[in-house]
Amino acid sequence: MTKPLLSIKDLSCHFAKFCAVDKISFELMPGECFALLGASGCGKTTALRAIAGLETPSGGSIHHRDQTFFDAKTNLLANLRNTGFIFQDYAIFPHLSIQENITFGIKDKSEKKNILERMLTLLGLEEHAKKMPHQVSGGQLQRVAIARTLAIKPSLVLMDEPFSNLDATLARRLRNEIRGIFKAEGISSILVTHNQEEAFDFADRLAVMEKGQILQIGTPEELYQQPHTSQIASFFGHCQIISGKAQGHTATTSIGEILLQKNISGKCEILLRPENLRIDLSDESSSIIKDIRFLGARKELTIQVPDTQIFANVSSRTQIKIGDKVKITPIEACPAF
Ligand SMILES: Nc1ncnc2c1ncn2[C@@H]1O[C@H](COP(=O)(O)OP(=O)(O)OP(=O)(O)O)[C@@H](O)[C@H]1O
Repeated sequence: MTKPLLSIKDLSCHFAKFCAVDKISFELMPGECFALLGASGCGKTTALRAIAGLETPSGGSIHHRDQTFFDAKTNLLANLRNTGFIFQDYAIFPHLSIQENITFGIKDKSEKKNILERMLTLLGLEEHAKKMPHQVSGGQLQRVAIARTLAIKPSLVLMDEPFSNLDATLARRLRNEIRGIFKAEGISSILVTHNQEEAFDFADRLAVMEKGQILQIGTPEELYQQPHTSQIASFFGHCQIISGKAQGHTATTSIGEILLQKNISGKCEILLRPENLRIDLSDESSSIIKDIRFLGARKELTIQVPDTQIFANVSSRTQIKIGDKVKITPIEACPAF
């Protein structure tokens, strides 16, 4: 079995009495792209800084392969952790040229020329090598920051909101390029972000954080399809909840019987994702179309059901009009809490 590259166990960080990171645990596999996702202030940057050695944890442990980064007895210096860090503000030295920035951390001077050439090619920076930082764009500066990080051959790269200063199209392109490079080079990475789409796009697995704690870890698909709580569901896509009474794998609700992912009993909340709903015209139903938005490939319907309003998607070819009565049937079993 492959051993994890990084093992984090019960990691905590305090600022005086305030607990910013509260006993988080996760493992990172070699070559894995991982993300810490959560709202501002949930502790993701502090966790990342603790892994890098820039913040001293108050408890727990961090192991990197057979090396201890941190535990009750050890606190390895940041520069001995073979870890690259990419910040939101690039942290480029303004007085050094692009190529000097890229080669800054390379210890073996005989390797400098080869690594520089490789990095310039890998990140498409060949024509900018001799320029100064103020002579290139924000996207190019971020590439320089990435090249400088990769030049020291880290086994792990930590990134704190590295794309948030770039426009959406450039951010997506750079994100995909970086992911491609990490995968090709076998580099493990942790991306800190508050942007769900970014986390889904980049990460093989991600951890959802709130108030210093990890609420759930999983692949993007697992977190979207099988969130453990309605709070986690609300991080991802459209989250609409109806109440029901469950018995086993079925719940009775205002729109009829609904199949549930898990076996529960009693009062429950059921998550209905718009794309998981089949909509059929039905005169006997008490669910009524209130609004229709044409969005090209699909139409988004607003449906009034007895206890709330629900959004559902249908193909834009579906013939349907405001006031129609419809039956709503989940296509697959629904998460319930
Ligand atoms: N040096 C510090 N001293 C005191 N409190 C701090 C310090 N650094 C962070 N905090 C607090 O710890 C909590 C977590 O901060 P952190 O920066 O890790 O959150 P975050 O999830 O990365 O947020 P953001 O996305 O806004 O950067 C916040 O409440 C913050 O105010």
